[in-house]
Amino acid sequence: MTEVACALIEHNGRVLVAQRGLHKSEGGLWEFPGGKLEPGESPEACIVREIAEELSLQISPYARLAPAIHVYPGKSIRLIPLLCRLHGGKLQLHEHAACQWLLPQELPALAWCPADVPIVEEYIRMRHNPQ
Ligand SMILES: Nc1nc2c([nH]c(=O)n2[C@H]2C[C@H](O)[C@@H](COP(=O)(O)OP(=O)(O)OP(=O)(O)O)O2)c(=O)[nH]1
Repeated sequence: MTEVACALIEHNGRVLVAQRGLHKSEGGLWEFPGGKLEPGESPEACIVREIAEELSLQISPYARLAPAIHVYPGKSIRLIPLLCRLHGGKLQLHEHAACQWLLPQELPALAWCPADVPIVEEYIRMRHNPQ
């Protein structure tokens, strides 16, 4: 099982979503940006590294949502979502085809990577029923 961390980066009530590069696996589908954990790496360390590499943003993860396990043809992933605060940087796309800042209620309209669907649902529930 491949462990993947993904970031739900919030800013001004919106969350950052990114479109996978067209020639990658799940190309053209939308995701929460992130990537695979390196051996011995925590999800928190992984997501800080990946978001700096892919988007030139500085973030700090502060909570985890429920991981989603998904079986793709030929591979299984465990996708670990992390709620993150944005600290700085100037957004640049080094790997993605596009990105946008969306309100929670705008998320369901996107063509998501299948593994993300339960995460989107949990996030919308959480933001509609804040603690
Ligand atoms: N970063 C990220 N990856 C996701 C999400 N949802 C989802 O199914 N994935 C999948 C796509 C990839 O198979 C894997 C993450 O791989 P990656 O982005 O680090 O690297 P990659 O495209 O080079 O991986 P590969 O599948 O081509 O081997 O997890 C998501 O929300 N964020």
